[in-house]
Amino acid sequence: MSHNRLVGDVGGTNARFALLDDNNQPISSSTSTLRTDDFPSLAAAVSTYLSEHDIDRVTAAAVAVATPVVGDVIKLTNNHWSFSIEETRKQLGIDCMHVVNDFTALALSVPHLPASELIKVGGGEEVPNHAKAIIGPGTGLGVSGLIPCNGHWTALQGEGGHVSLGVRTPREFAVYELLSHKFRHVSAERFLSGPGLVNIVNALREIDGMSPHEYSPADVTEHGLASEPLPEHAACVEALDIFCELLGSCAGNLVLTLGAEGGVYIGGGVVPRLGDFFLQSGFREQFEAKGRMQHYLEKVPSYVIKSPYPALVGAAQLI
Ligand SMILES: Nc1ncnc2c1ncn2[C@@H]1O[C@H](COP(=O)(O)OP(=O)(O)OP(=O)(O)O)[C@@H](O)[C@H]1O
Repeated sequence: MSHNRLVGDVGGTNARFALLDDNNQPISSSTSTLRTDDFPSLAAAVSTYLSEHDIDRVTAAAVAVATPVVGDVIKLTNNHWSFSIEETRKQLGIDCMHVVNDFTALALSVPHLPASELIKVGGGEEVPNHAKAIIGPGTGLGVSGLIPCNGHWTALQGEGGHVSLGVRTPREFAVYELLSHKFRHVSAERFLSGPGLVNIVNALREIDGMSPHEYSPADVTEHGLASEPLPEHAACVEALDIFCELLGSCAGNLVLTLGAEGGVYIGGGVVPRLGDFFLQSGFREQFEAKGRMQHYLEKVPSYVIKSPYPALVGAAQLI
């Protein structure tokens, strides 16, 4: 078994690495998660990872990054890392190094994920060899699409988390209006991400005459998912409802835009943490609620990805 190819997934907070086996699968015992804050650069984190695994060097690497990939210089959106792909490749002595957007890698993983790692939400059946939509709230909102092309899949590389969002109810409009005073552009990500949950809660509290509260995204889910939520945390429950419904609406928009009759796949760190709440939420109803196109969306299946490291599986498709 050769252990000389590396895959990575660099997010806002964590960098995950693994080595590939001969079948191009990440070796689970080789998977490590390092905190980006603990390292000055990608090269430093990779060097530490390799020395911890007693590896001198790898010949090939594919790294997924939570930022647009344009040209040679990569600047991570939600942490301090900035690097030249070519300099990093030379520094680490790698023959061939690929860097892609993390949701492009996630999209490439979708055909390789076992059914046991997908949770179906609502009805619909996948039409084989049709486009698939990928969306996922994490530190930001990642979006991609997987397009069939001459017997292969092509993954889109876009910035769909920054599109505008369609709000629907009076409460959503009120939250949107408050956020529009704070942000120049109230993108989908301002609602549909971990920090987005906090934006929604604090806007709801302000609308209801309450002071802001120092919630983290994890606090919002903890209070919102409590079996008997306390009245002072009522905004957390409402924020989770709004979050799920807007995610449904946004996912429906993406499916309509891509013609994604192959289904929509929900990744990122937030939704899997909502558990059954998400399955019972208004996600699916708002996903389908597209007027004359409801019949089209009813047939499109939606899945939550619960794989531990799907972007590593996707990055592996590149080498
Ligand atoms: N229990 C939780 N409920 C809701 N959100 C959470 C919870 N725990 C963490 N989060 C939020 O999830 C987001 C991280 O998601 P994800 O793991 O997809 O991010 P990433 O940017 O890809 O990678 P990284 O893990 O490096 O941040 C952060 O905003 C974090 O605050």
